[in-house]
Amino acid sequence: MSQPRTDLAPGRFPADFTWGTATAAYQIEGAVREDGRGVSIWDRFSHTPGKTHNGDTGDVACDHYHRWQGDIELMRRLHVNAYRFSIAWPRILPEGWGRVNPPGLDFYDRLVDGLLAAGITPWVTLYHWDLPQALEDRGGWPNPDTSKAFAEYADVVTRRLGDRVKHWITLNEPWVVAFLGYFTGEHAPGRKEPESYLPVVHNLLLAHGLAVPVIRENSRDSQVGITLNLTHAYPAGDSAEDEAAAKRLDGFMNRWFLDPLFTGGYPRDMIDVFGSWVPSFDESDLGVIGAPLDFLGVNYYSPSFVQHSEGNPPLHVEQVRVDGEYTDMGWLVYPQGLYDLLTRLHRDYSPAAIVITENGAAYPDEPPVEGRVHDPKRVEYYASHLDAAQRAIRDGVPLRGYFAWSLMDNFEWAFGYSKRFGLYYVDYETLERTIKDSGLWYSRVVAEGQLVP
Ligand SMILES: OC[C@H]1NNC[C@@H](O)[C@@H]1O
Ligand SMILES: [Ca+2]
Repeated sequence: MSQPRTDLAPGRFPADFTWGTATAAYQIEGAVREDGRGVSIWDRFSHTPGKTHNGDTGDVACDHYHRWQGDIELMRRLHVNAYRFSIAWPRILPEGWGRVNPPGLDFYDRLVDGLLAAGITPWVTLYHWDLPQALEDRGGWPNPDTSKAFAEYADVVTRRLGDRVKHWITLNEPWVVAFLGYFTGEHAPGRKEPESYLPVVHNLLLAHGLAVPVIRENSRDSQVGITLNLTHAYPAGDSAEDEAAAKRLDGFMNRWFLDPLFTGGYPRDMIDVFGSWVPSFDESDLGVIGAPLDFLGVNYYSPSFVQHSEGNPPLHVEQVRVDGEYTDMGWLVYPQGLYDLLTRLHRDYSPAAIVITENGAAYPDEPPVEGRVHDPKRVEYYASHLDAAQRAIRDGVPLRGYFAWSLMDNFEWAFGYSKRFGLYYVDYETLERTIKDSGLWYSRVVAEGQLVP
């Protein structure tokens, strides 16, 4: 069990803490038709009129595919010792399975070697939403064959990179993939099929579980985990109804994923809430899904304040907008939510380790003036959330690392390029990267291993 770190002075992090920054393939790479890359559901979706802000697509994005060496220099300037990125499944298996595309593997091979040469540890996310369109055409995530195809993809990638990459994240945010992709249709593939939501969740978790042993076989002595977007649900009022509503939202957003991954099955109370939506599946699936993990990746941005609702079946909850600071995404700035989430995870699920695989904020940054981008609100967001993380470590949470989202401004999905999360500002005309004040600040925190003014 992890012990309280009362030896740590306020604001100071453990000497062996992983300090990183994070990105994802479709959001930064561009070069969508280069070197044999296949089509992904995000290529199809972003090119569908009306789906993304301004009709923005990832066709060019930050052109990281051609600028990756310079981007490694940006990371070195931040002094980070780790970098979390995702591999584009369609670069590796253009049809989703079967035929391997060697130039796709070669790109990531060179990137990994470049990172290692720079003293930066690669953390690889296998799935960050860019499903090959060919698999979507065969049913997509509602089709359990997709889970098997994912394990095949994991095998191809880890056979090639598993000797040098020792930190693997199977999926990024399965809740977002399933709920926005197949329930609301806000994300690719843009399907509005409520009855598909829980089967998609199940097949994503199954994909994860099938991939874990494959990764361990091909990448000996590696750390394997999954990244979940998690919130902390607070009752908006002190009524029993609001308490129960917060518990249902917690079940919907958090426990429906954490329980099968860490406790062997879906949460009973939510099975009753979801009723006929719960798919039938082989009990043996739960043993696959519950494969032991070395860490839990947590993406935290904001908490939820929840009240009971007579409407909105079957959850009967609604989120309440409380007073406070909000980011450009309309997300409440509430660092105590990170502390409460981390301590809850440690108490209720006791993962071997926790890694914050994403935390950060979007603000409407102005273009650089004399090479500077002043983003005091983003500095404040990072400072307050890192302070919350440090307090959690002091209180015994086995938090081993932190990845700032994001290295640079990039394609923010349906918001296109209208939301800027980067520690570096990207001019989308010239693709020039300019470090923001938050990047300068973060580089000092990382170099000193403690919060700085
Ligand atoms: O919305 C900010 C980030 N959230 N998690 C997944 C990432 O792909 C997003 O850019
Ligand atoms: Ca092998």
